[in-house]
Amino acid sequence: MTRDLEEFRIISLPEEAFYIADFISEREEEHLLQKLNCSHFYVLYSAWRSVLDASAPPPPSCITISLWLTHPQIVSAPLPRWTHLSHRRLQSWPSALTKTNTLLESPLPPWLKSPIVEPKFEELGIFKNAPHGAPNHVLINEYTPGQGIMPHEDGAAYHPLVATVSLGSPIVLDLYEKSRQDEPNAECENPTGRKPQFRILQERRSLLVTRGRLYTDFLHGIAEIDRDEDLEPHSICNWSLLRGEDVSHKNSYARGTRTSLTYRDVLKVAKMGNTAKFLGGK
Ligand SMILES: O=C(O)CCC(=O)C(=O)O
Ligand SMILES: [Fe+2]
Repeated sequence: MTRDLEEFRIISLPEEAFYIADFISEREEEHLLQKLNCSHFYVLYSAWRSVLDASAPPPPSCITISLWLTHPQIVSAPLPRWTHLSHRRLQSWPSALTKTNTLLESPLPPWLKSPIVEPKFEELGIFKNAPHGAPNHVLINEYTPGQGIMPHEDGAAYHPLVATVSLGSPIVLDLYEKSRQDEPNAECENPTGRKPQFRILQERRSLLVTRGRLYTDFLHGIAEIDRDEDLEPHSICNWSLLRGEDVSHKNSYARGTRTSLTYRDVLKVAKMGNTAKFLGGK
């Protein structure tokens, strides 16, 4: 079945943003949260691929099991997958970009692809006009109450499109127009001293797609607070598209731990054979 992204457009925003409540099911959310905190087997799989070649099949489970028996420290070692930043934790899949904003070609792990990319993004044609026709990179952020991310732009490393799946708890994303950056504003609400121009409430299990001018001409950020307040139709621009459970009859909620999966298309991709060049070699 193909669905039309147009029905989910946030009409009060400049081009372009779309919001889909209940994009994934409760079971899918639970599975993703569990995978995020237990990725041992994918590390084995990646190691297997790089030792052999990129087209090698994943290791048969008997090899994984025998490795577990002979080298339990490798299989069950805690993985350095989360990078701890001062105001959030971060995972980069399949890896972080190089200093030249290049992605070393490697597939996304199956649990990040299915069912989000295949079939859900495909049905909506979300990445159909992106250079690689599909996301090739996912940044995963985790925020506990009181944590956030300073207003920023995602920059030229990516095609100007981000598709964000939210897990765990709702959170408000603030948008600021870059060209109005120097305007004085008496009502300072964040460290940059500006009040957001638009606020998008992202419920758990929802999808938010931002692209085009909204990507290039706006900064986005999440305030470092433990309650999101002033939740009303006039202040939340995707109000009519919300599922509403977290905000109905309330003007605020206490934040819980919220995780975002941000799917992107990195423009520069290095094939494995050229890896040395992109890592800084001649
Ligand atoms: O968590 C979010 O929704 C935003 C994350 C973000 O802006 C980023 O990773 O660049
Ligand atoms: Fe961002």
